[in-house]
Amino acid sequence: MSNAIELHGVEKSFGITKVIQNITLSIAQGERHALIGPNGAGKSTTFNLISGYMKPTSGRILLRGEEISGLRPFQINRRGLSRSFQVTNVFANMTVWENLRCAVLWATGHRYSFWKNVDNLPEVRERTAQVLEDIHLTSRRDIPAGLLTYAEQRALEIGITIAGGANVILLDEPTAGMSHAETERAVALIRRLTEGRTLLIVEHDMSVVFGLADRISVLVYGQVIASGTPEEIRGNPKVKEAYLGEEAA
Ligand SMILES: Nc1ncnc2c1ncn2[C@@H]1O[C@H](COP(=O)(O)OP(=O)(O)OP(=O)(O)O)[C@@H](O)[C@H]1O
Repeated sequence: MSNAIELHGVEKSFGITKVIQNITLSIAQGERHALIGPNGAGKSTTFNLISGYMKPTSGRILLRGEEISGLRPFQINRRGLSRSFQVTNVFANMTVWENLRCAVLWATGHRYSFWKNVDNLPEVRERTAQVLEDIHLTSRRDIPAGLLTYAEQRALEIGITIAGGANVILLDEPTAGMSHAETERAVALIRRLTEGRTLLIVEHDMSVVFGLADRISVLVYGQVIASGTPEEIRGNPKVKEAYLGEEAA
């Protein structure tokens, strides 16, 4: 079975600054993989490269064995990869239901038929209701997304990300700005919703990373300095020196 994601010698430069330097990385299907590292290490850039929002300067990116480097985001999405963004990205004036339905419509190829009464499409209605239930927002379905609590908005965003049934999910700092209790609930939600899928997550909260990830890669100055199980990463002297310090000891 091919890996879910593979990066081979990927580099990205902005002008003369090389922010991603020769990254080679494999993420197995069904794995929950965390990408960690200090601010400015290149984590979001790596997400942008994998999801097609940026093109690599050199190197190859494969999604389940097929080369995707240079494809546009919607083409990569069509091949089964969906991502969330660091900044909350929901439509504030649309209801929770409409936000999810929009994501389902897009994923089911109905995006050019907005003149139809989309609520009459049973597969769209059922899938939207299912995702709504999965993210525990059924009781909030008819309120504008902008009126949800911050944690609920992030849950909605995860719902939008998984709505199309993608197999490979990228989440960029999904618990940023949450309280401890909200973070715990978000981790449980992410664990449940990514069951049987591949997850790549960028996250600064080490309790989230070590509680969720099967494997972790550490990015420093645009280079992967270590990749391994949580135990291996925790015990890696290079990682401790460059990033985790005594936090993980
Ligand atoms: N479009 C761009 N043009 C020029 N430089 C950029 C661009 N995007 C990112 N960079 C630079 O690339 C480097 C890596 O940024 P990136 O946002 O990927 O880091 P990060 O690890 O996600 O950081 P954080 O944890 O703070 O989100 C930084 O030095 C940043 O300033």
